[in-house]
Amino acid sequence: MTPYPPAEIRLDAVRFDYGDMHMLYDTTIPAGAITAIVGPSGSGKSTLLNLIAGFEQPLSGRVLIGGADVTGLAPAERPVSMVFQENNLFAHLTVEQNVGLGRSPRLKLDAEDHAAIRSALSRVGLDGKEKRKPEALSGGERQRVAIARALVRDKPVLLLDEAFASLGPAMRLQMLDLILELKRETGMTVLMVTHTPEDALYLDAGLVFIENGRISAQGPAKELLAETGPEALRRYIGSPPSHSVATAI
Ligand SMILES: Nc1ncnc2c1ncn2[C@@H]1O[C@H](COP(=O)(O)OP(=O)(O)OP(=O)(O)O)[C@@H](O)[C@H]1O
Repeated sequence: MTPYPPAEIRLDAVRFDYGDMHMLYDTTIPAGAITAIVGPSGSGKSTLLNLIAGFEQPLSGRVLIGGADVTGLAPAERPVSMVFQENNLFAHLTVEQNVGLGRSPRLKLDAEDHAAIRSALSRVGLDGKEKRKPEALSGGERQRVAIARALVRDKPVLLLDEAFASLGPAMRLQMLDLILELKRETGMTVLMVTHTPEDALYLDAGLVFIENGRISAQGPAKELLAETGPEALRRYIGSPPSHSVATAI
């Protein structure tokens, strides 16, 4: 895969409300790195991703990706792919068609598209399963199809919203390794919501800690998750996370 141009994500005083839940994000997510978002349930993690992807529009403020103002652009026009925890696939379409949607929403695919689809499916270890329907796949395989669809979109920013939360420990590790490889090969910017802070240590990622619609801490995961890290983050985690995901599972 060819390297992407650096895509820093900047949220410039972005405000968003859900009823009496007021969110305000002002931060820079570095280009070509993996950043994990952690925080209590309902604190605004998914909303942050949705604002970047364009599924939600800020009340005020700007979203910039790679220096370009994307506020107001539709999700399809942004240089972003997003993978959700579940329901990423259409049940009536085959694996290759589900991936093909990443190239063409109406599945008008040419030879180059088919080559990209084959290559992405091979990349995520799904050779030979192209003609299956999602019902004939395991949960991990379905998430790999979703990752393959993100790959054929060929966008420099990958947003993962608890994408691996429903997977078993071994499959989760494989997925984290795949994300690491992709980041190294392409320089893509990865922003992932996770309820497993150990993932951020395993990936040597940056960490964003969200509380009540605000970013209350941001920095290298290994610093923030150390015993000297912020008190609120330690309270949220409960006990110090292991420095190796493999020993934590
Ligand atoms: N469509 C919606 N309509 C109204 N309120 C919503 C909507 N979506 C989210 N909220 C509220 O906005 C707040 C932030 O939600 P969000 O999904 O971003 O939190 P989260 O940190 O991702 O939570 P979780 O870890 O439980 O997935 C929550 O209080 C939630 O109840």
